[in-house]
Amino acid sequence: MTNPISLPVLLPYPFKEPFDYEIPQYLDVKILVPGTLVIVPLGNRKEIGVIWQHHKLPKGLDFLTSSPKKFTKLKSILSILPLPPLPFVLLEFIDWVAAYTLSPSGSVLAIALRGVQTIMASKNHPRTGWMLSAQIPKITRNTPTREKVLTFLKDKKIPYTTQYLAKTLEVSAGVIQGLAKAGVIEEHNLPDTSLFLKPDLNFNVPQFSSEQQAAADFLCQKVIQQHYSTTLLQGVTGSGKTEVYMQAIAACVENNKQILVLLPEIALSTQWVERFEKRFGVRPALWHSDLTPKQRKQTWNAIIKNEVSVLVGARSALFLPFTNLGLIVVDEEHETSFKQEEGIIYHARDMAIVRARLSNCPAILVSATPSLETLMNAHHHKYDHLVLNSRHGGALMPDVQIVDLRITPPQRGLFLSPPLITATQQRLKKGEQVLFFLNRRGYAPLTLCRACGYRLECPHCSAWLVEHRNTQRLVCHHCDYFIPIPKECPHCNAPDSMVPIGPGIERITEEARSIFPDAKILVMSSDNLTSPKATAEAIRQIDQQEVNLIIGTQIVAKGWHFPFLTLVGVIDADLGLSGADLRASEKTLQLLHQVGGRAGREKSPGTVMLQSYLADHPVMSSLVKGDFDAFMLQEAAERQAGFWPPYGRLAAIIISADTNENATQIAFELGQYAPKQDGVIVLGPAPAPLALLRNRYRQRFLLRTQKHIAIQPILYQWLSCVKPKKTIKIDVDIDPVSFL
Ligand SMILES: Nc1ncnc2c1ncn2[C@@H]1O[C@H](COP(=O)(O)OP(=O)(O)OP(=O)(O)O)[C@@H](O)[C@H]1O
Ligand SMILES: [Zn+2]
Repeated sequence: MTNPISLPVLLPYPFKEPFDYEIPQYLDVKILVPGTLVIVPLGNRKEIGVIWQHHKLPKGLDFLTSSPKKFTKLKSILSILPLPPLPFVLLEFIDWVAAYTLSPSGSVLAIALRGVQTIMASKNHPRTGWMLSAQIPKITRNTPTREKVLTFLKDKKIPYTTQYLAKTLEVSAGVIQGLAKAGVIEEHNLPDTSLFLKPDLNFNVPQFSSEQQAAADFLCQKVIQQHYSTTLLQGVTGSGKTEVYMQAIAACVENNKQILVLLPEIALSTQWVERFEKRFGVRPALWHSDLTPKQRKQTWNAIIKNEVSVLVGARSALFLPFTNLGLIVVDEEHETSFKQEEGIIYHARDMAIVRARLSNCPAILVSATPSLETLMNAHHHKYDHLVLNSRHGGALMPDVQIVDLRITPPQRGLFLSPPLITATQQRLKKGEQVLFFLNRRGYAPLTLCRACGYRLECPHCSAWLVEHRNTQRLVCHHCDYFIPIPKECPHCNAPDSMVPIGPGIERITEEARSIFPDAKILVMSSDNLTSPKATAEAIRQIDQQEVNLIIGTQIVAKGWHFPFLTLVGVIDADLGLSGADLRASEKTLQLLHQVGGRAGREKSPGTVMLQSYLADHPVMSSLVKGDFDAFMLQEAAERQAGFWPPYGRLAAIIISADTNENATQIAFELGQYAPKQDGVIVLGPAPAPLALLRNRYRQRFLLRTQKHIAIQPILYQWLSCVKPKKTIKIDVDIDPVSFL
């Protein structure tokens, strides 16, 4: 067989297919295996690319038949990057994600190369040091300073840098250069000192309850078998799910395999890293958008060289070049923030399972309130299902009560009901902590004119402006447009007529300050916790009881463990139940269950008070009874009838354009070509609920198919019927979570 003269190279830009590049004579074709990182010319730039090889994708995703683009005049590969090739499963995964999300493979590759690009940006020479030469030539001129260096290096087994020698021996760099020139000492690469230490598996092993032990054993068995499987680890809040899956991590480290743990938000990583350190004595590697370029580079490098055993990260960590993956854990799997909504629109939880399958390793999905999709997969035995029914150390589940606001409303214009105020006072008096939860930032979600009814709206989005009293602004939460709070109505000029309607957490904080003047209040929202460091500081204040009344948005609902917190007051439990979202009930139940789960996790029992005008709503009764699964089964039955997920497939098409005419025009055109076949339903086009977003006019379609029908080929066919102008964007959202 003759060697090929060219190879396909995929570039990290929105290209669907690789380009063909010539192999120059000076490169050995044998080392140019698929995955090799190369430098190639593109136009008059030099770019990093990857020697590509397409994989056969499963039925339904194999609709793209691709052949590498040929340049009329073949350009040549310039050089090879001095890094191991990307592992084969990563290439396969990239093609898979591209086909599933109908995105160009090149754009998906770009996510995977985020660590390499920084490697390129910073010139990285291996660090070197000096050792005595194997054969020391006789030197003509010896000096006391030269002697000092030689004596020091005698018998040394590792190299020492010029800087180190100069400083400790108080000699000039010139002395060392002179010795090197004379051949007495030799330059050697410094050994790689990995930043990532191996976990100490026996550092601090917890005593498991029998329920925990059984779950841990099951997971360890899965890890040892090293086949693909997915296990749902479901357990009430505070049941020790994290401790249990850490045991599976330990088994995997023992097997010398790599472990990826996905968290829904980087804010959670601080507490997670601490727990990991407590259990294993070292810190895991981290991957999220707040890493410095240097950290990013070091981590990426260490992953591909198999020097990292445990990495915890956000969504994009799925695309890291693990060469030896043995376990993927998705913690808080129900969280909608696992869905990436911009760029490549993908669900990290679902793609984690794909990655596990391709790597032939187990996956663990962890939650107290699993998503309906996951729960149904467990019920139908597609996933293994482990359940932890009791809290660790005999702690009780919190007592959940409804405060019916029709019966005990707050005072006019205020938001805290008398029962919640009384309960709060009692807890604070006992030295315990209280949490008020309201999932709304700012002071008030709407400002209107008392005189003419005019409402202040964002000029660039279909959204009201939200008052932020701390910064004296009215802000759009979609595009960050803001104006100072006006003194008079911009519409009718009535003076002092603008009134805030409804509460945000700033308003609740103001009310709490006046009702509980002695409380030490901490506010937790993305407005004041702007970095993982700020979050860590807030958590410290709670842990050390420097505060006793915490007021927060959804950021406080996550997997925190606050030992002294005994009362959770949900200011508006009905928020989230309105709206046309398919999952409105499911999401509300999960959120309130999670936030309630922060109460009473140690010795003192906890109480959750839900302020609601909908006391009879099934979500409220499920929370009171604590029968999450029963509610979800009921919800499943309702979805089954209409072929809604998980009983059918769903995809959204989102059109956005510079003008309303352009948006409606292309929507109309697409509507003409809408697929017509049995088991496929197209809803729309219709203006999106957010019909205007950042000055873009938006229209939506929703495509629903029965489960056995692959949705991607239909979409691919359909979308190729139109050729939109440059100013029009068409996004595809497979398995949409947001319907805005
Ligand atoms: N066997 C054990 N030995 C010692 N401590 C334990 C054990 N199991 C759980 N814990 C402790 O109990 C607390 C709750 O456990 P953990 O956070 O793992 O629960 P969880 O199920 O992950 O909770 P959530 O779903 O609310 O996040 C933690 O402080 C944990 O360290
Ligand atoms: Zn806006």
